[in-house]
This record gives sequence, structure tokens and C-alpha cells, in this order.
Amino acid sequence: MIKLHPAIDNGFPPAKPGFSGGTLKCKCATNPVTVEISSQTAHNHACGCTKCWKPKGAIFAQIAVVPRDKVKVTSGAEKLHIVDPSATIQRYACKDCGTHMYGRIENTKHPFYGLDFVHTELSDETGWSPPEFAAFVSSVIESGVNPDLMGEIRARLNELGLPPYDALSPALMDAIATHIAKQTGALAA
Ligand SMILES: N[C@@H](CCC(=O)N[C@@H](CS)C(=O)NCC(=O)O)C(=O)O
Ligand SMILES: [Zn+2]
Ligand SMILES: [Zn+2]
Repeated sequence: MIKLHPAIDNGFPPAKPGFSGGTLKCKCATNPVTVEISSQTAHNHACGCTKCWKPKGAIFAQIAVVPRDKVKVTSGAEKLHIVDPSATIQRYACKDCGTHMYGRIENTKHPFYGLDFVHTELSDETGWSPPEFAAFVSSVIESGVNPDLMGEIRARLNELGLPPYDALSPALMDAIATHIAKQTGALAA
């Protein structure tokens, strides 16, 4: 069976009621970067784009959002660098092991401004919100996945209960479009 992501391949537990966060840790054996998340996550999903961090050998990333004021670097801040300062999402990665610790949007007009992007599998705690869908599925080809495998990949995602989309989910695409329509005046703010 095709492997997509270690936290997804064997199924995933539901969110724990009342769960309120945990600590993300990079892959460095000594002096790891740690990031405290003081909230449950939302919109967790698999992402197939080339920019999101994936564990070694994984085809997809697993990524969720959390309010930016709930994200705090608690150690190793000096090891963090922004992977691509020109990207919409400023991804803060460990210089030593390459793990992305959080992604932040600084453009206050962006529909997702105020939310940071995190990979909850970097935490030992269980109870995080589980993945709900798969985004940017066709983009895995850009990472070198054989296009002939796309049928199998989409079938497996469906089997796992993660509807595959080639952008974001319809709910998130609608939320983005609504935000833009209110900015342009096409819809009342
Ligand atoms: N096909 C492109 C898609 C990249 C993309 O648009 N990624 C989405 C999902 S993470 C995004 O919002 N990117 C904004 C950014 O990376 O700053 C790729 O795989 O590189
Ligand atoms: Zn590291
Ligand atoms: Zn992505």
C-alpha cells in the first residue's frame, strides 16, 4: 500500500475533548528548537505542495493552523531561519535539521492573517485535531512523484477519509473568496 505520511498511513485518533496544546520539537538530538502551542489546532490536513515540510520519505506534509498568539518559541530560537522570505507563508525552520517549526503570514490583508501553520506530529502529546482533507494533491508530482501513481494516491486518501483536492478544500476556498470579495466591495463587509 502506498505510504503518504507516517502520522496518516495507519489512521489517526479523533481530537481529545478539552485538548489545549503541546510542545513541538525539531529533529536535532541535542539543543532542539522547541515551540509551545497553547491551543488546539484547526483545519488539519495533508498538503502535497513542494513548500510544506515533510518527514523523510513522506509524499505529503501534515499541517494545521493555530492563532499566532498561541505560538511561542521556547528554546533554540537562534537556530531558526526563514526558508523563503518572499513566500506568503514565512516558514521558520531549524538551520541544523531542516524541520519547519511554524509558518507565519505577515500580510495583514491575507485571508489567513492571524493564523500560524504547524506540524503537530512534532509533538509527543496526543489529542490534536486530526487531518480532515488533502490539499494540493496534484502538486506532489512537482516533488517527483510519478504521475501514474495519482489514481492510487487519491484512492488511498479517500479510503483514509481525506477527500483529495488540488487546491484547498471547498470550505477554505469559499472562506478565501468571501474575504477577498469583502475587501474588493463585491460583497458587503
Ligand atoms: N504547486 C505549488 C503550490 C504551492 C502552494 O500554493 N502552496 C500553498 C499551500 S501551503 C500555499 O498556500 N502556499 C503559500 C506559500 O507557500 O507561501 C507547489 O507545489 O509548490
Ligand atoms: Zn533541529
Ligand atoms: Zn503546502
